[in-house]
Amino acid sequence: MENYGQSKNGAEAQTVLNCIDLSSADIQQSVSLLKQACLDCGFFYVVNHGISQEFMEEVFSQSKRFFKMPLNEKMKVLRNEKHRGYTPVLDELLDPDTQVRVCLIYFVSAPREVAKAVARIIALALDLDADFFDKPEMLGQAIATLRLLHYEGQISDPSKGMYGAGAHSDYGLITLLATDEVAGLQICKDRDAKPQLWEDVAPMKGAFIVNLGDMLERWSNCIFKSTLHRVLGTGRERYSIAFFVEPSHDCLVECLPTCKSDKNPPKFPPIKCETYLSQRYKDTHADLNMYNKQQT
Ligand SMILES: O=C(O)CCC(=O)C(=O)O
Ligand SMILES: [Fe+2]
Repeated sequence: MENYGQSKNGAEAQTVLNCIDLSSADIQQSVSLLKQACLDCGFFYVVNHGISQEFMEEVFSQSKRFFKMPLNEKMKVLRNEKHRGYTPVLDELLDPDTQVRVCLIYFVSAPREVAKAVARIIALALDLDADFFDKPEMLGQAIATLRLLHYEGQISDPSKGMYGAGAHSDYGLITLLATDEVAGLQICKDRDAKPQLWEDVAPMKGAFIVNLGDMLERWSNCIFKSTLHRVLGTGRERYSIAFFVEPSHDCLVECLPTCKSDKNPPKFPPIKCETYLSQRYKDTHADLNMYNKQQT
């Protein structure tokens, strides 16, 4: 992609992501597109995933209902020690009222199937058996976390450290992201570059934007990428829904057999998924006591 110079929102270019069509009969083409994306930046679109547009719109409208509730109502479902519930600032939710909850329970099981379908293509792209991640200790009993996000419409200013969501990589296996039509997501393919080059990822109606998490980067011995991303506010209110997928907590994340050789030995020791995740949560989440103190 050509560099057109720094744009107003701090992005230097628009990135073009590969698009994986889950209804395609040409599995070789899907594997090749996905592999190229995972080696390059770990971000791609997934279309024809089997979740209807109507249903996605319903989840978005329930999300809007929740965020429009007064703060004191939202604080009643404040995030608990298991990281479930409302998080002020980087809003996170579950469970505000029955209607929303019913909607979310359905939503959670549907993307889980999409994640498994994507994981089969990832396995093939890593020269593993297609069902490698289907094992019970892996995605057979996947842990799925849904995060409803609301950006209130401020304009970000990276030069002042103001963002919708600051630069981060996701730490699980994969993330499925549904967004409304408002732009804002950016990726940085080389986190060590100085200066960093941020590229816009365009929203795509009906698609999930899928990205690989740090756990998969570690599992693949850094062959597949977990890429830094952030959200910049453009002045327009924005809603998105992130669905984070992790293997069962007993799963041992150990360099994949096809990702190591004498010349390229494992870069990390094996680690239990649970140990890895709890460390990452601790590193990246504010202490809950902070909110409790503010409430009293
Ligand atoms: O809202 C978005 O577009 C991205 C959200 C995100 O990256 C996250 O929640 O990890
Ligand atoms: Fe993220």
